Amino acid sequence: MPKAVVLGAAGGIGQPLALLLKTNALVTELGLYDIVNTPGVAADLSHIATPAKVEGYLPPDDGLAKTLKGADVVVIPAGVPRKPGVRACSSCRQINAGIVRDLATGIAKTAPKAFVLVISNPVNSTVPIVAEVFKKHGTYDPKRLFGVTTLDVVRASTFVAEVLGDFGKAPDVVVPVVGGHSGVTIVPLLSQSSHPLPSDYTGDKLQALTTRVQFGGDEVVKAKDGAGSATLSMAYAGAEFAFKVLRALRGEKGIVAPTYVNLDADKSGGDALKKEIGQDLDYFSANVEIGPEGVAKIHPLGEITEYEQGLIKAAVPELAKNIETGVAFIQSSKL
Ligand SMILES: NC(=O)c1ccc[n+]([C@@H]2O[C@H](COP(=O)([O-])OP(=O)(O)OC[C@H]3O[C@@H](n4cnc5c(N)ncnc54)[C@H](O)[C@@H]3O)[C@@H](O)[C@H]2O)c1
Ligand SMILES: O=C(O)C[C@H](O)C(=O)O
Repeated sequence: MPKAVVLGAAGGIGQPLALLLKTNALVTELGLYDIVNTPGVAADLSHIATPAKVEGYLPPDDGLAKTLKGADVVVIPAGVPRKPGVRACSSCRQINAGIVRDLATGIAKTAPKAFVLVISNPVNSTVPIVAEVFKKHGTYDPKRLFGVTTLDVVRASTFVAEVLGDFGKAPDVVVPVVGGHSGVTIVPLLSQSSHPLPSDYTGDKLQALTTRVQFGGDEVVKAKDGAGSATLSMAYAGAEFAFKVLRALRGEKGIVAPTYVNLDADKSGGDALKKEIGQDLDYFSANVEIGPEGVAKIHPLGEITEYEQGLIKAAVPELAKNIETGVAFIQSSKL
C-alpha cells in the first residue's frame, strides 16, 4: 500500500508527474506539497477514478510533515529551472541547494525510511546534499537515495531511434547512460545500445549523437525561450523511474535502471565500479538493481569503447567537483 509524495507538486514537472502517479494503480495515497497551489492541484487530481487518495498541503500548519507522514516514496522536483543561454546557473544552484536541504530535513524528521528520488538540479550536487542532511539527522541509508537521471536514458532511446529512422522502435531501445546528470558528466554508452547504430556512426557522427544526449536539456531550454526547462519529458521520465521503484518495493525481481547513487550503497559493486572508472568517487550513475530495501546491486559498466573511456575520463573530475560542492554546502549550513 504505497504512499507516494511529490515535493514541488505545483510546478512544471510536479503537476504532470503527480498526474502520472495518480494514474498508476500501485499508488494508494498521493501527497502533494508545494509553497503554492497544491490544494487546487490535489482537488483537481482527486476527481480521477483511480485508487490513490490525494491530499495537497502548503507550508502553514506543518504542511510538509502532514504531506510526508507515512510516505514510502518521495519524489523531489522542487526548485528553480534554468534560463536560456545559461549552462550552469549559479544563483539557481544556491536556491535549489537551500530548497533541497530544507525538504530533506523534513523527510529526515517525518519519513526517514522513505525512498527519496531527487529531480531538482543540479542532481550531481543535490543528491549529496540530501545525504549530508540525513547523516546529520542519523537517518542516512544510501540504499534509499536516488538521483533521477532517467531523462538522459529516455533521450538516448529517442535519439537512437531517430538515427535508425524508426520512431516505432523508441520504446524498445535501451542505452545505458552513466556518470551524472549535467553536460559532460552524462555518458551515453552507445556501444551497448540494444539496437546497434549504423556502421557509419563513428567519428563526428558518433560525437554529435553523444553531445546531443549530453546537452539535450539545452534544446528544450532554448525552444521554451525563457519559459523554463524540460517539464513534460521529465515528468514522463520521473514517473518511469518512480514506477520501477514502486514495483521493486512490492517485491518484483530484476528491476534495473540507471540512477545516480552513493557507491557505498552496494560496497562490492561500488568498489568494482570505482576500479573501472579509475577514481574513488562517492557518487556515480550506473545500472542499479533495485529491490524492496532499495539499492540491491550496482552493476559494472562492462565492456566500453576507447571513445567511451575518454568520455568517462572527462566526466570524473567534473563529478568530483559537483559532489564536493554539495557536501560543502551542508557542512557550511546551520541545521
Ligand atoms: N533531473 C532532471 O533530469 C531534471 C530535468 C528537468 C528539470 N529538472 C529540475 O527540476 C527542478 C524543477 O523544474 P520545474 O521546471 O518543475 O520548475 P518550476 O518552477 O515549474 O516548478 C518548481 C516548483 O517548485 C516549487 N518550490 C519552490 N520552492 C519550494 C519549496 N521550498 N518547497 C516546495 N516546493 C517549492 C515552486 O513553487 C514550483 O511550483 C529544477 O531544479 C530543474 O532544473 C531536473
Ligand atoms: O537542462 C536543464 O536545465 C534541465 C534538465 O536537467 C534537463 O536535462 O533537461
